[in-house]
Amino acid sequence: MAKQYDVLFRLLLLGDSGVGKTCLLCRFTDNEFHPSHISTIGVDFKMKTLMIDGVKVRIQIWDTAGQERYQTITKQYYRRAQGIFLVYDITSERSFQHIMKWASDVDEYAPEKVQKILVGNKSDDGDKRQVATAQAHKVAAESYGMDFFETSAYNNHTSQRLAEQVLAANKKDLDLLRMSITDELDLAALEDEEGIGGGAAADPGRSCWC
Ligand SMILES: Nc1nc2c(ncn2[C@@H]2O[C@H](COP(=O)(O)OP(=O)(O)OP(=O)(O)O)[C@@H](O)[C@H]2O)c(=O)[nH]1
Repeated sequence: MAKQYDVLFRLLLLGDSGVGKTCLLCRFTDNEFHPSHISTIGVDFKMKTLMIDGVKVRIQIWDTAGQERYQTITKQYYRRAQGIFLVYDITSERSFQHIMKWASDVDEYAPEKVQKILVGNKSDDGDKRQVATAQAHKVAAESYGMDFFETSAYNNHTSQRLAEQVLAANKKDLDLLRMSITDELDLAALEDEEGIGGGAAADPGRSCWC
């Protein structure tokens, strides 16, 4: 049976209720947008598999409830993440101010080397903007040392951007994995030629940074 994936990335979406975490997830995995706000209860997740330079990358994204009352549950998911998207709504100054609290929770509960990315969602709604792009850029770089980008789950700029950020952040690990897969294939070919190993290609196995 074909291997389902070579590498698994576990990502987490955090941020206030209503900033658009579920919509970002639906856009990323199913290319859909839901105009209504149905608050997430606890946590939910979806997966997407991408083929990148010969590596089958499975991205598992966990969507967390922004509501305060679920935070005891959601914090339990921080420690298994390789990447965390801290999401605010560009039309809500309040959601941006709360990033400070989300970031401090991440520092407390997530692994030290987790990749953190600040995301300003609803960029399609520029008329109602309350958070300037330059301001968010500055705060991301100077206060949190995070990458930053603006996006819109509504107008479909999300998928590509999320994937690019994740892959860029994990490029070193991906490169290593790609090299090890190539090495193992080379070794299998050599074994074939030398009559060792009964002609079966080595199974490169499954790598997971969890
Ligand atoms: N204009 C616009 N509206 C958006 C965008 N993303 C989400 N919304 C709307 O914002 C509302 C909240 O979106 P959700 O994705 O449910 O928010 P959430 O962050 O998951 O909320 P909780 O589950 O309560 O934490 C919905 O009415 C969405 O349609 C966007 O990019 N642009």
